[in-house]
Amino acid sequence: MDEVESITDQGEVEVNSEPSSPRPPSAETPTQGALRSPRTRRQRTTSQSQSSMSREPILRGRRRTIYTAGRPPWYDCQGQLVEPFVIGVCGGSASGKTTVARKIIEELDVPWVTLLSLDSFYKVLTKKHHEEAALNEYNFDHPDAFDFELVAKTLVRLKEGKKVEVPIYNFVTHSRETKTKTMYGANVIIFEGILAFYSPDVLKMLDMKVFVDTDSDERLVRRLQRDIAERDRELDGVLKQYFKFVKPAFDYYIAPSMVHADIIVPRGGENEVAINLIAQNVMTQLQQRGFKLREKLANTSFGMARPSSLHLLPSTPQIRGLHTFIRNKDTPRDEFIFYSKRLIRLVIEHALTLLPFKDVTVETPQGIPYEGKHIATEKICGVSILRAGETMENALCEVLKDVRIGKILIQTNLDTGEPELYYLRLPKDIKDYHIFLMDATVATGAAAIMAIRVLLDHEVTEEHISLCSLLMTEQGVHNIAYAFPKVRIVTTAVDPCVNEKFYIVPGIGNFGDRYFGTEPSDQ
Ligand SMILES: Nc1ncnc2c1ncn2[C@@H]1O[C@H](COP(=O)(O)OP(=O)(O)O)[C@@H](O)[C@H]1O
Ligand SMILES: Nc1ccn([C@@H]2O[C@H](COP(=O)(O)O)[C@@H](O)[C@H]2O)c(=O)n1
Repeated sequence: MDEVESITDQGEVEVNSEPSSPRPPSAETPTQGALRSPRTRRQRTTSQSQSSMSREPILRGRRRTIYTAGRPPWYDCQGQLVEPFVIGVCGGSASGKTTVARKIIEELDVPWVTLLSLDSFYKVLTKKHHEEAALNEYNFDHPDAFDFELVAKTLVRLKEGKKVEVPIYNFVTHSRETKTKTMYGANVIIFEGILAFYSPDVLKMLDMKVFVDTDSDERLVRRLQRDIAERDRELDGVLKQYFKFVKPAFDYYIAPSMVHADIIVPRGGENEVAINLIAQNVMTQLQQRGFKLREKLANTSFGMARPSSLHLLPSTPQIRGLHTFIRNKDTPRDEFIFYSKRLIRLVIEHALTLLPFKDVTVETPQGIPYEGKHIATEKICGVSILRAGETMENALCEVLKDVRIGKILIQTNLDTGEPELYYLRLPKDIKDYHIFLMDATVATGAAAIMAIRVLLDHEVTEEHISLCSLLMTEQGVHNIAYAFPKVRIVTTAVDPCVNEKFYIVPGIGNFGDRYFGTEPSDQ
């Protein structure tokens, strides 16, 4: 059973364990970039049939597109992580922390923001605590009620851009759900909770600390309304809990933690001036980090020898012959597919020769030993960068019996020009595999770098990645080798450059459109 991940509009990734069939589609089955975003390249029309990867995220209607479905780059040109900006939001229960956090996100209007709540880290209660009498005596407002160690670990991983499984807390049953929520680091992380400033380990990870200071009567009224409406509580119980635990904890732990705040927001979510100021400050910080990745990649001039990690197939008449067919704009589609498949097979076979082999001896039918070789690992996984990379899956499956196949959908946002990650399907134990990362063409290297970064974030070893492509550019090769020097790059040709639209020159045209016979896109 594979792990199935689909990036949602919440800037988070939901994981479910649907069985998936990593079956490579035929050339006649176009892969649909079916996940909607405002304006992205590589998207196909609804008339095309859906491939196994297409699961639509829900795009909730909002005033503006606050969260997009795609994750923009979270690393720089060197492939190194740009740390997310972490905002801590602290305040009494029902002070409006979540409301303030959501309004900051709305005001920021940047594409990838994660909201993490301290509530998710309530400790799991023992059976004894679950009995009604004990529950009434349980202090949910004391620091001991939270697993701060897990909070700190989670934030460390999010800051490293790694994925985390965050518990989902149920206030009705006072327990954790069995399902978890998968999250990634994002550009901005907002961490909110009544004791958000309590743990020194957590405190030092917060780049900006906001305290929501709402009048205590108002907090009590809101808490009453919320707990009765949403948390299945009764008036009497809420009041008892408030005076016994909530109020004392506020006075003893929460109010004093205001000293750590950089900004105090009186009245909570209705304080638009304060929210505006916070958003402006965060935007300045984000801009200083710079996000124009593809443009930077397209304009790099290396002027040096090709990297040793590049494994370029010799430019034999056979290879040039195949290129002649697929580069010719007048080649009919069936021939384009036929010659592409031959070229794909060659690049895959070549990439296989670069894997470690071990010595084996077999006996021939004549009873004579033969000193042979076997690939040293059985754990090989093909990962195709959709859509064009999917055309290479068949060849890999033909040469490696039972190979696993994963998929990554990356699309270009037409507004920002940046690659965005839309969809992942990777085996759960991907970190143990040698990866054949497949994309038919590589121009600036932006999509390939994003896909490699995803694999590394899933703890795949850099040396275990082979990027297989039919055609690359000099920039693409250098950009990838510069960012990830241990990744093997295997290709059949390297073209000199990209044009102002980031298309390969002289190139093949849009490989996916030509292969799948879809309407020419603007790529
Ligand atoms: N400015 C406000 N005016 C009225 N109700 C509010 C306001 N801010 C929040 N609420 C309501 O109060 C309750 C608690 O707000 P929430 O933002 O979830 O607080 P917290 O995260 O601090 O517990 C929610 O039901 C919310 O709808
Ligand atoms: N099982 C639980 C767990 C927590 N609480 C109360 O929730 C409050 C924190 O959540 P906010 O959204 O209000 O910040 C806290 O004051 C706990 O008393 C609960 O009632 N039951």
